[in-house]
Amino acid sequence: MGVAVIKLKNPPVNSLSLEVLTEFVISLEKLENDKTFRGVIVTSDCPGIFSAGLDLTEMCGKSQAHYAEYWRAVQELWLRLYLSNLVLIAAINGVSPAGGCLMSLTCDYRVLADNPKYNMGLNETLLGIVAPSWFKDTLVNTVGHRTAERALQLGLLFPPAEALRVGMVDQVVPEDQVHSTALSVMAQWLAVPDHARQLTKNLMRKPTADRLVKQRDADIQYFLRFISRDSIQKSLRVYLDKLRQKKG
Ligand SMILES: CCCCCCCCC/C=C/C(=O)SCCNC(=O)CCNC(=O)[C@H](O)C(C)(C)COP(=O)(O)OP(=O)(O)OC[C@H]1O[C@@H](n2cnc3c(N)ncnc32)[C@H](O)[C@@H]1OP(=O)(O)O
Repeated sequence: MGVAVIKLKNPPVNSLSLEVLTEFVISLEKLENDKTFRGVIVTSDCPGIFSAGLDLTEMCGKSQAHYAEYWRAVQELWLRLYLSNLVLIAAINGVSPAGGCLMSLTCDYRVLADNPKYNMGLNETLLGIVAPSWFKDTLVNTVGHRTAERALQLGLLFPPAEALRVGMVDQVVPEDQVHSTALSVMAQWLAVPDHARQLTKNLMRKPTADRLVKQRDADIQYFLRFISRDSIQKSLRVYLDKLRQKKG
């Protein structure tokens, strides 16, 4: 039925490096242009991890030019996913903090594996950073203002039952049924004529996307100022060190 599967594979944690972002955009563009495909299932090839989110090493100790390039790539992937003409279904087979959660929120439907370790949410504040306005908008559009307000300020990561309760995901199923469920949901979405569904999706999402499109450069400048601050760089270094020491 013209369904592709994009399996993220950037071990160990599927962080969204500049390379991953760029390749993801290229793959999506190819699928958008290939009329044999009408839907995509987005999932992970890393056991237990959907995606650890943005690659913290891309935002730490690098040049201004690098930060700008990285942020433009983050914007680009979000815009492509959020406004995709394809039906996108996230088959979330692992933990998905921050950018990992955001990626799933850009999809049309989310199926999450029922494993208490598979937390998801926008936990930026716990890293001492701030989810940008378009991350916030994506969450608000999914779970509503009050839930988003609380989740964003507290940096909440929701286990599956909670994620389902607040509407962050649409279905929680046993781990071995995530893919088959995503496929049967896809059939339901593909039963709708493409042009009507696509125009409706656009109607729902374009105003949110336009807010970023109209101020992409300003958003990059804002990111540059924010990420270059000594205090922010320090927070990120401390957080990365904590992740690294956890193992030792
Ligand atoms: C415009 C307005 C202002 C804008 C202001 C700026 C806005 C930015 C918005 C940010 C969005 C984000 O997505 S920020 C990213 C948020 N992500 C997170 O908080 C997730 C952090 N990671 C984890 O919690 C865990 O790693 C988890 C994913 C659960 C997997 O746990 P595991 O025990 O399996 O693995 P770990 O041992 O922790 O990690 C394995 C290795 O991967 C590394 N690693 C883990 N997550 C990583 C990551 N996101 N980026 C890079 N590297 C990462 C660890 O350091 C380890 O490195 P080695 O020890 O060297 O092997």
